Amino acid sequence: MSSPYECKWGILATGWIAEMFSKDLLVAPSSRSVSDVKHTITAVASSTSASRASEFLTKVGVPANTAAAYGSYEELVADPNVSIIYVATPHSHHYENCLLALNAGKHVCCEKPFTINAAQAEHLVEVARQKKLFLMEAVWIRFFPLVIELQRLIHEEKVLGEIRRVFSDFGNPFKPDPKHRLYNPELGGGALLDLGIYALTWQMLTLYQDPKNKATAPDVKGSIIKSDLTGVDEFTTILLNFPTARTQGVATTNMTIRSSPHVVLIQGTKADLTVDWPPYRPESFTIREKDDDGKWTGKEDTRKYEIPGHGMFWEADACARAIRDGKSEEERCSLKESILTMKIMDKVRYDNDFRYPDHLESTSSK
Ligand SMILES: NC(=O)C1=CN([C@@H]2O[C@H](COP(=O)(O)OP(=O)(O)OC[C@H]3O[C@@H](n4cnc5c(N)ncnc54)[C@H](OP(=O)(O)O)[C@@H]3O)[C@@H](O)[C@H]2O)C=CC1
Ligand SMILES: O=C1OC[C@@H](O)[C@H](O)[C@H]1O
Repeated sequence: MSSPYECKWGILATGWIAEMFSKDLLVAPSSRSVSDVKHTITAVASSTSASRASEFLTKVGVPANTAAAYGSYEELVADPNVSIIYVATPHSHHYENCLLALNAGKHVCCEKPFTINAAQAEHLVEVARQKKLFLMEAVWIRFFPLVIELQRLIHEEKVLGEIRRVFSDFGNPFKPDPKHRLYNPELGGGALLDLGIYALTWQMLTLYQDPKNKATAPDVKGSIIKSDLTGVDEFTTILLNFPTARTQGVATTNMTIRSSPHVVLIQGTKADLTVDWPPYRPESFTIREKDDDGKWTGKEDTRKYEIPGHGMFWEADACARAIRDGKSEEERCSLKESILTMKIMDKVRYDNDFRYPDHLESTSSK
């Protein structure tokens, strides 16, 4: 048996998700039956200080003296020991940080949302293609075994019959605080970009990727209620009509109240499928059968999927394999779908007169 491909990660930022992701990189691949790739954290950078980067390495459990700790992102992307940069800064900084890494010749895996708007995402893709580098938005749920199996069941096995309608929601209460990244427009705050992107991803995974849809972009209408504290979107509802498949989706998000226990409802002619909370880290779903008259038969099938860690290693494995194989993108999390998702969010925001400060919406490389 050949030895596993080693993917060398540089972690850009030391906040909450950087910690979760880094801890997952250190989980033994064998615990998820993976043997073809492995992960090493070779460097981390904090824009605050090198000592914060150093403390981060200790906190996540990186073996002593195996990784460099930098006090600037510039030093991190210049490190020849790093192959791929994981960008874990607030939304406002993704575009700038990804450009920094790509321009230094590094592959990139960037936290969701990819950027502030679609124009920035398109620019990143252009730069990555020019430089022949791998680039991916870290939409981690796309790589969950639960999601892969759910898609096989509904799109290949067609256990729901014809899919007609999908409701998806991600709501979670956050204390209104103008400085918090969810409320602060300067950090790309608001429910849509942070939480709503999951509700939209479920629409992409189910209705957009339904073979009957033939990859047709949906017609989109949205409605927003803005925070009276900072003006970011506090509630957003998106209606998606898929004209080719003649199906309809409703994606909702808000940052004042938690979703109901069923966060996704996929309605088909033969059965419905509900995914249980949380929409960003799903562990179970239930299929409820209908008879030929569309009435419930009472037959239910619940499937549970254990996650041996936080669950971010599956996307990391996909990045490693793509880099090993010389690919510029990962098909389960394609750049085309990331750009389309950003375009949908742009339309909803701009139609509702919600723009971030000009310097955040800009595509000029800083
Ligand atoms: N996939 C998932 O499940 C999740 C994804 N996310 C995504 O990850 C990103 C980061 O979120 P999260 O980790 O919760 O955020 P945190 O606020 O916990 O961390 C962000 C980090 O970014 C760095 N940073 C650089 N510039 C700034 C700035 N001006 N203000 C604040 N921080 C800055 C800081 O690290 P340093 O000082 O070291 O440079 C900071 O610790 C977001 O894009 C979010 O959408 C978040 C949570 C879950
Ligand atoms: O990606 C995320 O998922 C979990 C949420 O609580 C968090 O705010 C968001 O960034």
